[in-house]
Amino acid sequence: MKVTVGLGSNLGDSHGLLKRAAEAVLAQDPTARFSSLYRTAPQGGPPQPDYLNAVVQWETDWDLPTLWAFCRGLEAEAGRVRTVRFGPRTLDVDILCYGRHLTEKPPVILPHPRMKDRRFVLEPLTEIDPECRVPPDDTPVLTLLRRVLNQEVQRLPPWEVFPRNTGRSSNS
Ligand SMILES: Nc1ncnc2c1ncn2[C@@H]1O[C@H](COP(=O)(O)OP(=O)(O)OP(=O)(O)O)[C@@H](O)[C@H]1O
Ligand SMILES: Nc1nc2c(c(=O)[nH]1)N=C(CO)CN2
Repeated sequence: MKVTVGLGSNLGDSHGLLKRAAEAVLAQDPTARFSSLYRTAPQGGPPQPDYLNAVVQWETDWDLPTLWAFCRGLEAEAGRVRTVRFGPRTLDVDILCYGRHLTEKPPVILPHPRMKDRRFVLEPLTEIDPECRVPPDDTPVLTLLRRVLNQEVQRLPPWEVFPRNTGRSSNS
């Protein structure tokens, strides 16, 4: 099953926290594909610092509860404390898609209910999987991205942790 996960951080050592999360994903699948890091303007919530965001895809045979527990574990390791909704956080790990699986049953809604409105998700996703179509109606990610180009994101230079594993060109 192909899984797509969004990573975000705007509290603490965001770069280091994302790097550690990325290493945990790579320990599961050394061929995991990572987008670049993006510096992104906060969407919603109280006034807060810019985020660093990225998207990663990998193949897994985990069931959804196991993937969910893994993602929650990454947040816990980063010392995530839940306070304000959409507020600043050390690490946010959102399951965006789990194959073409659809569910509205908590704790995981799939596809992620807000991914289609978020350039900080769609732009890195386009970078690693430009042919991606988002269920349930299979809208091309590029179509979704075109609708949110007013949101501010800035692609950063390749992460030094993944010199051979950043972006599409090194994985296609
Ligand atoms: N696909 C999903 N991935 C991650 N969390 C999800 C998903 N669908 C629903 N949730 C639920 O969202 C709840 C709130 O998560 P969290 O505190 O990370 O929200 P948030 O980061 O403020 O907002 P957002 O979910 O929009 O990124 C979680 O407890 C979880 O049950
Ligand atoms: N730019 C940006 N904005 C956000 C983000 C995020 O990861 N990046 N996450 C949020 C809640 O999940 C709310 N707003």
